[in-house]
Amino acid sequence: MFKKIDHVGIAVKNLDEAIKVWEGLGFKVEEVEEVPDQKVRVAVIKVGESRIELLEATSEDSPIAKFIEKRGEGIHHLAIGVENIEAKLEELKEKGYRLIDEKPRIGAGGAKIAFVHPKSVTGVLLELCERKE
Ligand SMILES: C[C@H](C(=O)O)C(=O)SCCNC(=O)CCNC(=O)[C@H](O)C(C)(C)COP(=O)(O)OP(=O)(O)OC[C@H]1O[C@@H](n2cnc3c(N)ncnc32)[C@H](O)[C@@H]1OP(=O)(O)O
Ligand SMILES: [Co+2]
Repeated sequence: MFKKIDHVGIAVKNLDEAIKVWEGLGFKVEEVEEVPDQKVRVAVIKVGESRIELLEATSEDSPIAKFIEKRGEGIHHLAIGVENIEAKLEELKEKGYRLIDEKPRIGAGGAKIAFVHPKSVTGVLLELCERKE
C-alpha cells in the first residue's frame, strides 16, 4: 500500500533565498510551481526516488505562514506515496485517525494529496500522496 517516501516538505520564509542555500549544497531544483489551493509556492528537488519540497507561503493565511510564525523555518511534513489514496483515507478514518482532508486535493505536479493531523500521528503532519509516475 505504501510505495515510498514521496517527499519531505520544508517551510521557508523566502523561496529564492532557500533555493540558493539548497543548490549551494549541490541539490538541483527541478521546477518551481504555485499551488493556489494550498496557498504555497513549491520548489521541487529530486533526490533518488524521493523529493524535497521547499514551501513558501503565498498569503498571510497560508498554513506555511502560520507554521513559520509559530515555529520558524524547518521540516513541515512527511509525504508518503500510496497506491490508492481514497482507500487509505477510508481505512484511517475507520481507525479513528484525525483527517484534515476526507477527500484528496490536487497538489504539486498534479498529485492527489490528503493530510492527516499531526495530533494523530505522533506530532508529524502526514501527507498521503498518489502520483501517476
Ligand atoms: C502542495 C504541496 C504538495 O505536497 O503537493 C504541499 O505539501 S502543501 C503544504 C501546505 N498545506 C498544509 O499544510 C495543509 C495541511 N495543514 C493544515 O491543515 C494546518 O496547517 C494544520 C491543521 C496542520 C495546523 O493548522 P492550525 O491552524 O491548527 O495550526 P496550529 O498552529 O493551531 O496547530 C495546531 C497544533 O498542531 C501543531 N502543528 C501545526 N502544524 C504542524 C506541523 N506541520 N507539524 C507538526 N505539528 C504541527 C501545532 O504545533 C499545534 O500543536 P500544539 O497545540 O501542541 O501547539
Ligand atoms: Co507536500
